[in-house]
Amino acid sequence: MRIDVVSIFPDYLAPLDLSLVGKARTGGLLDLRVHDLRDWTTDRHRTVDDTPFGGGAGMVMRPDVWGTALDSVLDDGAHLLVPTPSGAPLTQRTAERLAEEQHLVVACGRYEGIDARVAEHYRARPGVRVSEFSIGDYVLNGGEVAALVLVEAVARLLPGVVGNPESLVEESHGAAGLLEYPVYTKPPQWAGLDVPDVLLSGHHGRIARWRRDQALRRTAGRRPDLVAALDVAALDRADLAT
Ligand SMILES: Nc1cc(-c2ccc3ccn(Cc4ccc(CN5CCCC5)cc4)c3c2)n[nH]1
Repeated sequence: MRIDVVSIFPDYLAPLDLSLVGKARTGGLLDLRVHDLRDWTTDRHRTVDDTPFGGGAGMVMRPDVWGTALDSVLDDGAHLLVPTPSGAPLTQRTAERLAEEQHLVVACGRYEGIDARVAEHYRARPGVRVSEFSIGDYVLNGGEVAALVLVEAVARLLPGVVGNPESLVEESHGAAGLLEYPVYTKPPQWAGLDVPDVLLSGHHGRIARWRRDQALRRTAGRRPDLVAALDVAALDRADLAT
C-alpha cells in the first residue's frame, strides 16, 4: 500500500518513522511518502492561505496550491482522505476497508481549513474517491494528528505489520463491535490486588466467556451507543467458537 500525506508541517508525521509503522516502511509493506505543501507554491513567500470570503476569523487554505499538490500526488484509483471536524467518524470498520486499498492520499489542512472547492473538484474526478473524516468530536489545530491516527489504524491491519495477526482479530471494536476486556499479567498479586481467578484456571472456554462478559459489561457501561449497534450474530458466532 502507498500512503501520501501532504502537510505544511511534514515533521509532524515524523513519529511514523518509529515502531511498527517504521518497520512496515523499511520492510516494504508500506510505501509512506510525506510531502511539504509549500513545495507546490510559486511565490517568494510560499503562501498557502488567504482571507476567507464572507469574512470571519482566521485564514483559509488556497485551492490553487492544493490543486497543484494533489494533481501531482493523486493517481487513478487513489482515495483522497481529508481530516476535518465535520467529517464522518473514523471507525475500525473504516480502517479495515481502507487497509484493503492500494493508494491513500491524506490532505492535512491548517488554519480554518481547506477551500471547499478542493474536495468538490476531486469528487468530480473519475477514478478518485474523496472522504472527509473526523477522529473525534473536538477541534484540533490541523489535520496532522488525524493523519497520524489514520495511518497507524490502517498500517497495523496490513498483512505482516503486526507480529501476531491473532491480536488483530480479538481486539476492541472488533467484528462484534465490543470494547476490549481487561488484561492482566504477572505478578498475580500487586498492590493488594488479585488477578481474576478464572484467568488462572487454564479453562479456555470459561476464560473466553468471562472475557466476552467483561467486554459486554464495559460496552454497556461506557458506550451504550455501541450496544444499540451490536452485531449480535457476530457475538453468537464468536460464542460458538469458544
Ligand atoms: N476530528 C478533528 C479533525 C480536526 C481538524 C482537521 C483538519 C483541520 C484543518 C484546520 N483545522 C482547525 C480548525 C479550526 C476551526 C474550525 C472551525 N471553523 C468554523 C468555521 C470555519 C472553520 C475548523 C478547523 C482542522 C481540524 N479537528 N478535529
